[in-house]
Amino acid sequence: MTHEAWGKVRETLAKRIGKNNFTSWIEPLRWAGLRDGVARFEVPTTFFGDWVSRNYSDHILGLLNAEGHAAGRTEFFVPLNTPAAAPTPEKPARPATAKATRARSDEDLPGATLDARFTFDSFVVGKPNELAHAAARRVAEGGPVTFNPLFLYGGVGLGKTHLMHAIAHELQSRQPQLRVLYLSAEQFMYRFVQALRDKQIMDFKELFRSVDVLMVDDVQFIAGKDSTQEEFFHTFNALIDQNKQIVISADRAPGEIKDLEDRIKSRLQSGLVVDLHPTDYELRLGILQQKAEFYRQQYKGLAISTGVLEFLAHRITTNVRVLEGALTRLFAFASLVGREITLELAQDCLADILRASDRKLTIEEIQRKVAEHYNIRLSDMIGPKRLRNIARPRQVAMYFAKQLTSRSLPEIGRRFGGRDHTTIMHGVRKIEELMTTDSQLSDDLQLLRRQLQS
Ligand SMILES: Nc1ncnc2c1ncn2[C@@H]1O[C@H](COP(=O)(O)OP(=O)(O)OP(=O)(O)O)[C@@H](O)[C@H]1O
Repeated sequence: MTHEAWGKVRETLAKRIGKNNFTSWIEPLRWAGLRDGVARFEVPTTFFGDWVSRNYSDHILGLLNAEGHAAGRTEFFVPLNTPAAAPTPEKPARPATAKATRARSDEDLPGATLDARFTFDSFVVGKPNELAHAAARRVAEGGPVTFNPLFLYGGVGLGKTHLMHAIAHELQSRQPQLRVLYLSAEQFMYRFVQALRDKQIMDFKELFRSVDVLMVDDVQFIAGKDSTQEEFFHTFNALIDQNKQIVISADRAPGEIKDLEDRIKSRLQSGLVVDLHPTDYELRLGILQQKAEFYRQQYKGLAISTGVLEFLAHRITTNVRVLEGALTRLFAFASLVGREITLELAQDCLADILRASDRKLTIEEIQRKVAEHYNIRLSDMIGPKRLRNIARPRQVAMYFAKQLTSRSLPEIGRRFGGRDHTTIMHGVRKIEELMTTDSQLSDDLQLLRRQLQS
């Protein structure tokens, strides 16, 4: 592949990821050729390469393939004789071009780049995140400050950063004069340590107190780091006193962050605390549909059926990042080998992700869920009652135990009050038979399956 082709990919990337990100991360890459499906790039530092690999590899691969260049992997390397060494712990390498969140005259704002893709438009709303989304929207309207701070928390990859960037984008487009500063708690610490070292702590304080909106991502990072916490506390108070909006995110609720000073915990709890719940099936499917549409355009019509999307939504329950990664890989792979995206291809190409996502569902969980659904007692699952309204749910639980766990029939029998394996087999067959004729049962099974697999 020639430099020109890479040039085209770069152009598309520039439009897609925004100017700041492009300047920071893509411009410094030097194209080193494509061989045996590996796209190679020279990078200034190992840190830089790792970052680009983690954040833009899929993007780059997708575009290369869409341009007709079969690339399955990227490789980033620091050329020999380049003095730029890997970052040392005292001085973490920050790309020199990482800029403020705003283009205006805020070259002095030490923020992180915003991802152009993380907007409200691209955020899919479902039950697990509707409250967080509504709160983020409210803050993004930029009206009078009603809750301060807004504290968003939730597990890995559930959309905290996405929502924070969306707030920043929205505020900047509504009120370009606002000084909006988004950065990670790690960057906050880094800046603070740097200011201490360079004896510029007054500048640091002034700078952070001069913003209109401060957004700090992954605040749990400063736990246990005493002087950074102290400084954070003062910055926080100064801004709250001036009625400036603060948005904070963390991987857990304020009260649960270990080694965080109590006074900070209580400050963080003083506004609105909302959590992003783990995704449910519907939300995962919604996200997949949205991303699939994007890829369909990227890959010029390469289609993916609803069945495959449903399969992925059922099976990949860990987090949205993994879900997205799976879809990206699937499209890149299908286009690379020139095949349609079928269920088989998905199972093949995503075997490792599917294995890792296999949640260890226990027979007890199945029994509990099924008992709840049919409103019978858990003890009836293992008891001797033969009444239809007890026996049928018990068979449903046996069916799921066989379908959704790797337990053998005798093992399942033992968990159902020491029943024989032939009884289990009979139960499973009965349900398989009935589900084709009894639509109520078939609906029940569908609903239960979703609940058990989400
Ligand atoms: N509801 C959603 N709609 C669309 N995309 C989503 C949604 N939730 C998460 N994502 C996507 O999932 C990926 C991970 O989300 P994000 O980085 O915001 O997670 P996070 O909660 O900040 O995780 P971490 O704690 O690891 O930083 C992003 O690419 C984001 O766009």
